[in-house]
Amino acid sequence: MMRIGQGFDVHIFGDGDHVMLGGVRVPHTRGVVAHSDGDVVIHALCDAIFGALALGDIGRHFPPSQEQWRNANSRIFLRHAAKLMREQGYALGNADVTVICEAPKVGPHSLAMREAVAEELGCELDRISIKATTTEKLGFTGRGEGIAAQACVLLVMA
Ligand SMILES: Nc1ccn([C@@H]2O[C@H](COP(=O)(O)O)[C@@H](O)[C@H]2O)c(=O)n1
Ligand SMILES: C[C@@]1(CO)OP(=O)(O)OP(=O)(O)OC[C@H]1O
Repeated sequence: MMRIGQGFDVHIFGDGDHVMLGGVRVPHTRGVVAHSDGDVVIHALCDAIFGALALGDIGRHFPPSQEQWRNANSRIFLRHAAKLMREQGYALGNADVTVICEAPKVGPHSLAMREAVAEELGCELDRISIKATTTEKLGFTGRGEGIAAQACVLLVMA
C-alpha cells in the first residue's frame, strides 16, 4: 500500500542575515520570525509526512507553546517524522518541494538541501526534489514579506 501527503508552510521575514532552508543556512538580507529556526522546507515536509500517516501536523508534535522548541534546529522535527514513518512500516518513495520567494535564490543551494533532507529521511538523493519559484512579484512572497514552501510525499511499504 502507498500513502500520499502534502504540506505547506509560511514564515514572515524579519531581522537577520540568513534563512534556514532544507537544513541549510542560506545567506540573505533578512531572517524569519519563528518559534523554531523557521525552516519552511522542513516544516512543509514534516506536515506532508504527518499528513500521509494521518498523524496530525507539526504543531501537534512540536507545540509552539513549548519552550523546548524555541530556536530548535528543524532537522530534529524531520528526524522524528521519519521515525514515525518507519514505525508505521513505510519508507519514502519520493518527495517534491517547491520553495516560493523572490529571494534568496534557492537553486545554488538545492543540492545541499536535498542531501540534508535525504540524510534525515534515510533515502537516496534522487528521491528528493527541491525547487523554487517566484510569484512574479505578486502577493506577500512577491512583495518580499515572507517565504513559503509546499511539499508532496509518497510513502511506500518498507
Ligand atoms: N527563490 C527562487 C526563485 C526562483 N529560482 C529559480 O529561478 C527560476 C525562475 O523563477 P520564476 O519564478 O521566474 O519562474 C525558477 O525556475 C528557479 O530555477 C530560484 O532558484 N530561487
Ligand atoms: C515548528 C514549530 C515548533 O514549535 O514552530 P515554528 O518554528 O513557529 O513553525 P511553524 O511552521 O509555525 O510550526 C509550528 C511549530 O510546530
